[in-house]
Amino acid sequence: MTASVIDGKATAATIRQEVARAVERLKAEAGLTPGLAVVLVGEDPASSIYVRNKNKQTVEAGMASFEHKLDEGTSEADLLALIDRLNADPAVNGILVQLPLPKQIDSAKVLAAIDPAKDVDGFHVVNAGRLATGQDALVPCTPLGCVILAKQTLGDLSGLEAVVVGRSNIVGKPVAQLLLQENCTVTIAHSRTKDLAATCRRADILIAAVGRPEMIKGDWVKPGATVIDVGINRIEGEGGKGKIVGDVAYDEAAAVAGHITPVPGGVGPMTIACLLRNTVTAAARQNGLSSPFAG
Ligand SMILES: Nc1nc2c(c(=O)[nH]1)N[C@@H](CN(C=O)c1ccc(C(=O)N[C@@H](CCC(=O)O)C(=O)O)cc1)CN2
Ligand SMILES: [Mg+2]
Repeated sequence: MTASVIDGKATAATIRQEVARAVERLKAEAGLTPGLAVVLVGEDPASSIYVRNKNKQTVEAGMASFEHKLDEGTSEADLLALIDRLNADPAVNGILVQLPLPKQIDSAKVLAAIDPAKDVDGFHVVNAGRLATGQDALVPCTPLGCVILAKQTLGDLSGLEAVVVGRSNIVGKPVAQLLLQENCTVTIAHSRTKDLAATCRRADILIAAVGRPEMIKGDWVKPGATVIDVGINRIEGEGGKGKIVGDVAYDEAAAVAGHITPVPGGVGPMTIACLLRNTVTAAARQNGLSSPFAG
């Protein structure tokens, strides 16, 4: 069997078009232009590219983009003061602090300072709690992207066995909550799971979010399964050139799976598309309207 490739780049482009149409309607019907503030501390090269892409795609979707670039040595107090100002600014509907932050700053403290109504990353404990209890929440972007791709590929997910490898607060746990909402039987596996290979082999939907290059092997995949790879690992390729690989050994897994996301071009592009979606949802809800997006 050779898996069919799930094209996250194409789906992300479709979502961005839906976002642009929703923005047009909000402008015409409610006189509202959603605004996103993105905060970058330091000059990490990958983070700088992600922030540049976020700003570009925000503007392309017809929204207002506010970019805040702070020095690597910025104090926690100064960052918290900026967040206070953004919380109070009515032109800002969404606030995102790019992670990782430099070591002098406590990320948990910073994420807790963001107004949950503007928390378009969905990392605030209020949004995590709302997601876990089935209330309207702002849902973390990468997990949302994974589940959109799974539903697009498989249709109704009800009753399927989903195995999530990785238990982080920003991917593993929220993606498990979303799959549970879709009526999957969900297992969260991690470094202490006794027989990880056998656990993965049970999965109709296998989500890899461990951050270890090519850790999940082809013989860990059930024939015909849908494999969604969240990993973005930079490794040395042939001739000393850098390349990006996922958490799944792609060629081996693609020989067994029914459907698989590539890296790059799978889950990655969905992250920013879902961020734009969340910004529109946040703007609508802050103005007493419901989210224009289904699901
Ligand atoms: N505050 C946040 N920080 C971080 C998040 C996040 O969701 N919120 N996620 C990642 C980085 N990230 C967005 O911020 C992100 C990662 C990857 C991609 C993407 O499009 N990846 C491409 C490959 C890009 C490349 O060549 O490097 C792909 O997979 O095709 C977009 C956004 C950590 N920080
Ligand atoms: Mg992410």
